[in-house]
Amino acid sequence: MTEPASQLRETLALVAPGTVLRDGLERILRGRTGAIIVLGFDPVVEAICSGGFHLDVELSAARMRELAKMDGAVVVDMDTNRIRRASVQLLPNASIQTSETGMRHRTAERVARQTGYPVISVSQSMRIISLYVDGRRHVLDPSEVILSRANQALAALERYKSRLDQTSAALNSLEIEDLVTVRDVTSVLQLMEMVRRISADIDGYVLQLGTDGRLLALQVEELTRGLAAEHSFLLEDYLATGLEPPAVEARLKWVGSPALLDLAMVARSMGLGGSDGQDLDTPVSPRGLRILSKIPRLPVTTSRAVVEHWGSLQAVLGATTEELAAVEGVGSHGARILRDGLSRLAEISIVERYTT
Ligand SMILES: Nc1ncnc2c1ncn2[C@@H]1O[C@H](COP(=O)(O)OP(=O)(O)OP(=O)(O)O)[C@@H](O)[C@H]1O
Repeated sequence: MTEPASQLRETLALVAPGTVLRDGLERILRGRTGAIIVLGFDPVVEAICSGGFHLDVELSAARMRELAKMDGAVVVDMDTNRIRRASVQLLPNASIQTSETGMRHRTAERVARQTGYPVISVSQSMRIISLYVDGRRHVLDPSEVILSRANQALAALERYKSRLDQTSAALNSLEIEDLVTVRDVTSVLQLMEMVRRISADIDGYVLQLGTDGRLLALQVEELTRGLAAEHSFLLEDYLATGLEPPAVEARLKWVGSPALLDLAMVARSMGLGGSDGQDLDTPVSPRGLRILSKIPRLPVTTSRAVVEHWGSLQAVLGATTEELAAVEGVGSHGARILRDGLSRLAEISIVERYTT
């Protein structure tokens, strides 16, 4: 699923479960009537409204339901949350292309295109709520349907996150022992990108679920906490000179899902593995930002100062506590946290090496 465009995202949030609009739409569906609701009010909208009556009342679910019982459209000013017209006939430019059938839906699509405002139609015969936004139609699925898709995505997210944790822990050990190859780095980056994509899909579901998606949002937040920072540290650790993390992140975003499975493709995006990214067994050494970020209570500014001073993780590992403390911005306290943290990471790496 691609990320919905921003106007669609905003409209999905406006009609998500838990909002007044959604409550009103659900009441209209339960009442087995239809509706056409324009979410915006300006001179362009006024010019295509004919008949009906003028109002200036606060938007409420009960009012929406009552007004939808009458023929014609309801116009809501979303800037002020007030209903401004009811029972109007909308007369959009008939030459605007529409792919819909049925007057209600043809009108809704044309009005959305002509005014630039989102328009909602509730089909009486098909009992479907559609949004016309940004030149597209989006059907609002019931929460149960979205939740079941979201739960499948969440299960996939958990699987990939657990693989990412294992691969990332393996990279820690390889970094400490200076045995990293391009393949090890790109495997972690590939999994991070997959996790990022699945969470973006779930974010889209969360948006559509409104209050029904709160638990889901918490689960995703928990699973992906700290990942964005780790992602940029990984890039900073290994990027070929001249490449900046945001440029690589943008490049990766455009790699299609099948191509993402190709490690050489991922390596190429980082400027690693030769010109075609195929030399996956080439040894590489990290600067050390990613692994130092795993040391509890060590501020990022300290790890940055150390990495900038020593240039590579191996050089940092070889430095004494006194030498570390002498680096500007580290001090004896920072140096102690750093040394203890590195020793612990080295121990874990040895344990992992001999137990797996
Ligand atoms: N131009 C319009 N402006 C305002 N309301 C309209 C307009 N066209 C249709 N409607 C509303 O839609 C109702 C149904 O119209 P129609 O049966 O032609 O549409 P439909 O697309 O088949 O609808 P449904 O899917 O709900 O059955 C009308 O009674 C009217 O309330």
